[in-house]
Amino acid sequence: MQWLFREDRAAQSLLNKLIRSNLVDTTNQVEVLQRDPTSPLYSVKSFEELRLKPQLLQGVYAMGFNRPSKIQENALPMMLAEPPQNLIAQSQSGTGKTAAFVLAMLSRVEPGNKYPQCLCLSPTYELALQTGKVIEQMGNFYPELKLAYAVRGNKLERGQKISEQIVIGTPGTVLDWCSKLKFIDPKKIKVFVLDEADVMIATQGHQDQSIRIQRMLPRDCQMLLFSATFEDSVWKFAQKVVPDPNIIKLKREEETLDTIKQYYVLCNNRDEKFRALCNIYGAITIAQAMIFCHTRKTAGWLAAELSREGHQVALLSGEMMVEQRAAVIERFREGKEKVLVTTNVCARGIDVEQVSVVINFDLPVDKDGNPDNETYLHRIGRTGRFGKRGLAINMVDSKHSMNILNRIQEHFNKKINKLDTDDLDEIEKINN
Ligand SMILES: Nc1ncnc2c1ncn2[C@@H]1O[C@H](COP(=O)(O)OP(=O)(O)OP(=O)(O)O)[C@@H](O)[C@H]1O
Repeated sequence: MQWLFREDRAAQSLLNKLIRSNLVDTTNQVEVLQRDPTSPLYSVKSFEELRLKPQLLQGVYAMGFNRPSKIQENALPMMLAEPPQNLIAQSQSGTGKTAAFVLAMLSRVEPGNKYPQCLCLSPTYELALQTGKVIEQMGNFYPELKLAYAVRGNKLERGQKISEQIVIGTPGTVLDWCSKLKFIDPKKIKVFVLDEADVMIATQGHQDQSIRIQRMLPRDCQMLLFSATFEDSVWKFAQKVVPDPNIIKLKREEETLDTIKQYYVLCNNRDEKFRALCNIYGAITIAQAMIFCHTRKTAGWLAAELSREGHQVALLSGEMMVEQRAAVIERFREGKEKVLVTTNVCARGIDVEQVSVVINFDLPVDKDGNPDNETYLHRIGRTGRFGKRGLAINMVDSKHSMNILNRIQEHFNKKINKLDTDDLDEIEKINN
């Protein structure tokens, strides 16, 4: 993950939000570490148990939420407890973190007080807008509650004071609004949320700005930090900005290669790889496939060649705007195209359940040219989801890439069989 550029992390996160239509369901257990281990630990199975204000409960149901997600079950009672408690929570993207802290902010606000009481930091302008949308939706039946966006371009007159009760923004602008411009009185903030902490610290300057903002807040302000991942650096940052925290972790669903048939095809060059790919397509019925290339250039070339052969191809490429990428993925999901050609950077973390075949047109390597096992698992692990059998085909075109493949086999202790794409009978067999 480290080699991803920081813009990619923010873009990836936004992309996931734009294309996500449901909660990511997980069967994994939640790990809870309480600040005070003697206090009773409780979780809720329904939103009613939380005794939310009726307007909020209405908002929650209007969004189609029937019951709390796994992370919400544990996080919500902690966040809503009296006196307020601090929380550091980690769970994979799509598990309901945003909805959880939005509910916490909305519950704590006193709408009669016309000044900012909740402050939420997002790593980018776009992510701030996305979270803002959730606040607006959930607060839909709470008309007296207002939201301000502290993001670039949102210019206020000097000397002005903000009357909105919730402020969401990026660290730079929020810092200016709290200190230099004094639009916000940080001493009146009751809830401070740091969203997407992992993306935040990957962005230059954000970490320091967040810490400076946090220092201006009152001691009894409730601090909440959320992250999809918990590398050491995130963890260190989290501890710096959230004193005496409760901690909740939800492990990612383990991906496995057990239900996936893996093959490799030996070729001499790019054109041969393309021919082999066409042979595979000629021999087996593929519902939908994702094809990964190492560079944008190869991805573009391959998409054009496949279209020329009559395939309906979608191309997901790095130079596209995030919204364009989301549109491409949406179309692919709907089955409008059967093949999605992409580079890794674009497609990391994107789930398309109906993909039955993954083709590594180029094997995944890190920036030093070593096998990127994590990405390999991520790419093809998806095909075997939900007990369905999947098929992964790796294209090998040099001694070097054979070496990479061998190291991948060793890493997973799994044999990847050779496939002869000139032998159509053999290809047919792999699909059964
Ligand atoms: N209790 C719930 N019941 C049904 N759907 C929910 C529930 N909570 C959240 N969702 C929906 O699930 C999706 C993912 O939720 P959310 O955006 O809160 O996840 P997240 O963990 O914050 O993801 P990210 O890490 O990307 O911010 C959203 O479409 C949201 O509306």
